[in-house]
Amino acid sequence: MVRKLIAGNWKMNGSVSFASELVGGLLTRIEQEDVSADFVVCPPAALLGSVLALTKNTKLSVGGQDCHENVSGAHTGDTSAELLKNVGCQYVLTGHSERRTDHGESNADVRAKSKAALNAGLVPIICIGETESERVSGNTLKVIEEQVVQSLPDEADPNQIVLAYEPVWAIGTGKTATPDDVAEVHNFIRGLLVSRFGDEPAQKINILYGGSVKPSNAAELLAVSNVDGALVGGASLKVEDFWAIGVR
Ligand SMILES: O=C(CO)COP(=O)(O)O
Repeated sequence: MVRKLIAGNWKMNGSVSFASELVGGLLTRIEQEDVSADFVVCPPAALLGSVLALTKNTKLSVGGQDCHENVSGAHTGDTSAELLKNVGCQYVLTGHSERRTDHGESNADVRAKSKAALNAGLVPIICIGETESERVSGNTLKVIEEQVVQSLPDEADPNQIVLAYEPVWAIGTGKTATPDDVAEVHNFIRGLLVSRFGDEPAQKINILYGGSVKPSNAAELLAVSNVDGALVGGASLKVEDFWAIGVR
């Protein structure tokens, strides 16, 4: 079993003062407790500088929320994986369902971005998950298989990738998948990874669950087999809640 990873996706939230308060609160706790999970925060791009300055030489890691597939160039408004690495990030989210929806990102785009992340020395947290209609029509595992097969780049190294299963209908809705549903999909994803990388390497890959994770349901979800952490949205914006999800 791998060490659990608790990632906070701030999405388009926060400010300089918010970042300083939240990160300050997390650092105080990380320094005082013997923590059995790794924590990472993914602030919006404009706050990366502030957060990276606060987390320098600490145990709190930082990730971007997206990266461009190219190293540099004429791509106004985008950020390359190389630059994220250069400023001090260790992770980057790729293929979050909000990027897939808001920016029309396909599995091929996610694959290219994840490849760029790996080339830059970042760990891509590759997000996958079915929509409500895909679940209702019984296509969950088919969609997950397509996303895993098509979003993972050929150069994916099992020591350097994280997967995050986020059912789209559970994001920001307060609805969570049942432990049985989560177990079914996480076991299925592990099976796909075993076929691709072999048993031992595949066991090293953290598979996170995301979608309305909060302190009241975290223990149950994190106890499910093959759930190696959480990708947290709303509850990652409150120090006590984010901390309580990862530390028990
Ligand atoms: O999208 C998510 C994390 O990436 C989940 O968001 P919520 O925890 O707010 O449902």
